[in-house]
Amino acid sequence: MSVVHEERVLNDPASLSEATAGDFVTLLKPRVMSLVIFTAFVGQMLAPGALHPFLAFVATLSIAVGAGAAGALNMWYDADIDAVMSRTSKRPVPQGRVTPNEALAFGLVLSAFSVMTLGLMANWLAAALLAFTIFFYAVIYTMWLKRSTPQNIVIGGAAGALPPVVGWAATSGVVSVESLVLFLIIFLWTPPHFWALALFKSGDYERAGVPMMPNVAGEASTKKQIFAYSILVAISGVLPTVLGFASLFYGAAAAALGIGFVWYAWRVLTVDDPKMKPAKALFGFSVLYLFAIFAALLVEAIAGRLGA
Ligand code: HEM
Ligand SMILES: CC(C)=CCC/C(C)=C/CC/C(C)=C/COP(=O)(O)OP(=O)(O)O
Repeated sequence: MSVVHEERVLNDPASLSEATAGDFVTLLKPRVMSLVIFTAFVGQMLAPGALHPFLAFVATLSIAVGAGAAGALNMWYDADIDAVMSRTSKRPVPQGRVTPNEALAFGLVLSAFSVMTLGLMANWLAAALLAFTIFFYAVIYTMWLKRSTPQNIVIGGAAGALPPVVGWAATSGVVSVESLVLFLIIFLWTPPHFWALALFKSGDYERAGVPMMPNVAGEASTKKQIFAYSILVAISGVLPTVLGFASLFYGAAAAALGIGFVWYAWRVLTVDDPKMKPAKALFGFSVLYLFAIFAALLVEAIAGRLGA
C-alpha cells in the first residue's frame, strides 16, 4: 500500500477509504466459499431432525458469513505474499484499496456476528464448531502451516472439510459418524484439488516463498501423491452408501464420479505437458466432482425428507 494512501487514511479521519462495496465482497472469497457453503447446507439437510425453515435459513447464512469472514482474515494476513503472486496480486489489500486494518476489522466483526447468530438461532455446538473452523483456517492454516510445511493444505484441509459438520450440528445438535464421513470426503479431496493448481502455479509460490508440495517435493512426487489421494477420494465418495445413509443410486453416481476423478489424476501422472493441461483439467474437474457429490447427497436428503 502506498505510504501516501496509508498516511491519508490513517491520519485524516475525515478521509474515507477508497474501498468499494465490491472490494469488501471480494474479501469474502465468494466464488470459492459458494461451494463451501453448499456443502454446509447439504450437511444441514442430511442431518436428522428439523429446524424451522427460517432458522435453517439463518443458520446457512451464519455459516456463509463465517466462511466469508475467514476469507477476509486470510486476505488480511496474506497481503504480503498475495502482492507477489500473479493469481492474487489484484486483490483489494495488496492493491491498497482496502487497508489491512479494514480487512482485519471486517473479518473479526463478521466472525463474531456469524458465531453469535448461529449459537442463538441454532445451537452452541454448531457455533463452537464454526468458531473453530474460522480459527483453524485463519490462524492454524493461514498464519502458521501455509508458510511452514508442504503438508500445509493437507492439515489445513480440515478447515475446508468442517462446514458440512457445522451444518449437520446446526440441525441435529450432534457430530455424527455420517457427518464425519462428509468431512472425510472433502478432507481427502483437498490435496488433489489444490496440488493440481499448485503444479501450474508453482512459479507464484516460489516467488512468494510459500512451501507448497510441488516447490518442496517436486513435480513427480506431487503427481504421485495426487494420484494416491484420488484413489482415496473415489473410495470415500461411496462410503455414504456403504454405511447405509445413502442409496445405491447415490453409490453408483459417486462411483462413476470417483472413476472420473482417478482418470483425471492418472493423466496428470502419466501425461507430460509443458502447458500443464492435465493439471488444469483435474483442478476444474475437482470442483465439479465435489459439487456433484454433494448435489447427489442433497437429492438423497430431499428424498429422505419427502419419504419421511
Ligand atoms: C486448504 C484447503 C484449500 C486450498 C488450499 C484451496 C485452494 C484453492 C485456490 C488457491 C483456488 C484458486 C482461487 C483463486 O485463484 O482465487 C481454489 C479455487 C476453488 N476452490 Fe479451493 N482450496 C481449498 C479448499 C476448498 C474447499 C474446501 C472448497 C469447497 C468445499 C473449495 C472450493 C473451491 C472452488 C469452488 C474454487 C474455484 C473458484 C473459482 O472458480 O474462482 N476449495 N482453491
Ligand atoms: C465456515 C468456514 C470458516 C469455512 C472455511 C472453509 C475453508 C477453510 C475453505 C478453504 C478455502 C480456500 C480457498 C483456501 C485456500 O486458502 P489460500 O490462502 O491457500 O488461497 P489463496 O492463495 O487463494 O488466498
